[in-house]
Amino acid sequence: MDKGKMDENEWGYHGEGNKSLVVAHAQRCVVLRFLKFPPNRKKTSEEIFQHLQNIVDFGKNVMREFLGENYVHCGEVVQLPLDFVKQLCLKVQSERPESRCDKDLDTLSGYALCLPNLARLQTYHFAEHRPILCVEIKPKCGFIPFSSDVTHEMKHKVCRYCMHQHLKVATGKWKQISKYCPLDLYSGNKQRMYFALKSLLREAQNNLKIFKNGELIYGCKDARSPAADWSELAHHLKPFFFPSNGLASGPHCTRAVIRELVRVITRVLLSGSDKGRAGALRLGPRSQGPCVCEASPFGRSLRHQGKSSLECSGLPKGR
Ligand SMILES: O=P(O)(O)O[C@@H]1[C@@H](OP(=O)(O)O)[C@H](OP(=O)(O)O)[C@H](O)[C@H](OP(=O)(O)O)[C@H]1OP(=O)(O)O
Ligand SMILES: Nc1ncnc2c1ncn2[C@@H]1O[C@H](COP(=O)(O)OP(=O)(O)OP(=O)(O)O)[C@@H](O)[C@H]1O
Repeated sequence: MDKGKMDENEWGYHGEGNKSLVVAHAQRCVVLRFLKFPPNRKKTSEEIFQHLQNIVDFGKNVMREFLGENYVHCGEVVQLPLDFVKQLCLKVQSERPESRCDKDLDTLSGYALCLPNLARLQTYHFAEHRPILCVEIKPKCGFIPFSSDVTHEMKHKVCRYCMHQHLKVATGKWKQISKYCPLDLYSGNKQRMYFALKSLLREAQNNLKIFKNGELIYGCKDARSPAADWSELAHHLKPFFFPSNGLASGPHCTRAVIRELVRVITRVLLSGSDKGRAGALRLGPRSQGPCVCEASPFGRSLRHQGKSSLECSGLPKGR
């Protein structure tokens, strides 16, 4: 990247969380990740540089150790012209969800993280002519603590995500409680994973986004955004799953596409093809806490369907 010739018109808003805002280059597969702060929070340029450098070092020294280097992109800290950052900040402001505007992008230090754009990452050469699909899942914490230091009885039965759902709906962060539970997604059991992914698709909140060629085609910016639409998603995905069935449409087709999508994601999450540490971790020692969250509606849904037990997943019991 030629930092001397930065043009804000070549960059567009990509997304943001609680701590950073990300812009993507229109042509090249790179993003810039800027830190954001509440107004009046004064940070020196040196502090900002150090904060970003810590993120890079954490990726290199901790995340890579756990997940293997093929799965962690640490990025690098770059220094950008202040004029470019200020113009960019003005340019993206109108695209930011209202609920995120309590913090401002740092336009004073000129530092940002430069990373590959994972929503457009080309991993297989043979697929060059095909659209690139990216599924982003923020799965959240997938265990229930067993430590006796946790004294509230409920915290030994219900996971943090499911408890927070009630808080989030009560405070208006989201409109509806999600049926997703991280323990179901991490269970390794196909039925539970299928239920978790379908629930994520029903109520994406900030836990699921789907991109096609770097463009967000499914997701939710905040409680004020319109509900994400399955038929629109199915329209985007149909050519992937049913390339020769050009004419079929309607609710039946939508359901078939969504089913296929959930199947593919489940298969990818369960695939043992990675030889890195991620695979090794999966076979690591069993966690000691409960492996089912009492708030997950999965059990109830099985009973509703008249089934009393899970089909065998082929994985060790309790995982
Ligand atoms: O506390 P949680 O579980 O609600 O997680 C926060 C996230 O909220 P979520 O529940 O995913 O909507 C929250 O997510 P959002 O930015 O709101 O999408 C942040 O990830 C926050 O981390 P940090 O304070 O920015 O480092 C997260 O806070 P920490 O868990 O890192 O303290
Ligand atoms: N390297 C990347 N490639 C493509 N998209 C990215 C990349 N990094 C971040 N994003 C997008 O930008 C969004 C915000 O980034 P991120 O989640 O890192 O923000 P954050 O504020 O640091 O997180 P948190 O919400 O946990 O505080 C992500 O949800 C993702 O869609």
